[in-house]
Amino acid sequence: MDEFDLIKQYFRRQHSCDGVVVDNGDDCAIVELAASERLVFSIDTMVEGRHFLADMAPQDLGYRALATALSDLAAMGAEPRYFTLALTLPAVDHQWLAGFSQGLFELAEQHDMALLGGDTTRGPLTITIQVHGVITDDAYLSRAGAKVDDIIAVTGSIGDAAAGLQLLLREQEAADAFLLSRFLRPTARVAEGQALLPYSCCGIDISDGLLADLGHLVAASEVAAIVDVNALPTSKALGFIDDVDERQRYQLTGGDDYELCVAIAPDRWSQAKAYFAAQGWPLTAVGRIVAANSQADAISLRGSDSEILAQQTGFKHF
Ligand SMILES: Nc1ncnc2c1ncn2[C@@H]1O[C@H](COP(=O)(O)OP(=O)(O)O)[C@@H](O)[C@H]1O
Ligand SMILES: Cc1ncc(C[n+]2csc(CCOP(=O)(O)OP(=O)(O)O)c2C)c(N)n1
Ligand SMILES: [Mg+2]
Repeated sequence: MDEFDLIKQYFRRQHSCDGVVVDNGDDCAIVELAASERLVFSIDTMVEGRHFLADMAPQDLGYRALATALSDLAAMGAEPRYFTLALTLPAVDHQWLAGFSQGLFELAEQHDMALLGGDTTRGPLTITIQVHGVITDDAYLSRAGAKVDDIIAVTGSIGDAAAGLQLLLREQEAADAFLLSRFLRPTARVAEGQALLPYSCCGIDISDGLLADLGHLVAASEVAAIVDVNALPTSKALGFIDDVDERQRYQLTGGDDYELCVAIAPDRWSQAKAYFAAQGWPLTAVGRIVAANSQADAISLRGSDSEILAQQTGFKHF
């Protein structure tokens, strides 16, 4: 099977996405946008051994690759539309390709996203996905725009994925299924990101860890933050970890959660909280934005006596 047959068999799918002028299969894809729409796009790569373990099930890998890329659209409050896929494979393995494309399209269909193109090459397993979405007019969340006194809020729970990865690395037999699934199949908070638009203009997704990603948000907003470690949203499964330092390390520096962290003005907070509660979506206040002070850390922690935590940032490639 050559690469063109491979693409046809696994990656060319019927879709019902509106606005596609030229679909997958030409030199480029072309899509139409309405006058009020703005294109929002972002690209992310996943490399074996660095983002995922070599024995990861291909279904989970396909799902996870799209979820982590999609999370950046969620973090802007954008509506997902299309994606492209650059796949580097060591060999043609039909079982692997069937599983990978199944997981990939399972998530794509949940969000009505169409795969409009890509690239297929031979080499060490590497998955790159570019996602395209839209915002209407100028409603979006950016890393800049947090103001002093804003409440810092986090969706879902954090620390689960890092704990899940540790379980995989330790190859524990009776590993907690919830923690594993938080690492293997993260949820991009797409609906939550869009729902936050009336209440916030400032947010980021937590890929590298709360301290690191909130650090990007406060730097872009030219402010600082205080985080209450005891307020961090903690799943029941993570709560079973007795070692408080270990748990807090996962929550503050672990990464891989793909929850959203947003800044919300105090006078909008109760409305935002009520809206999320009505949807059954957790949204937890974890701290406050304060003025930047060149003498102090950009993020200070309350409720933790562990100094190591404050010094550790999130995941860094270099
Ligand atoms: N090789 C690159 N060339 C140009 N811009 C890049 C490159 N790598 C990262 N960026 C940009 O730098 C910023 C930070 O990247 P990253 O940490 O990967 O963001 P995210 O966590 O949202 O994926 C983003 O705006 C991204 O588009
Ligand atoms: C095998 C393995 N080891 C370690 C990690 C932890 N890890 C790797 S990359 C990463 C951060 C997210 O990846 P990055 O490429 O920085 O994504 P971006 O910030 O661009 O969204 C984390 C927490 C992992 N996911 N898998
Ligand atoms: Mg990135």
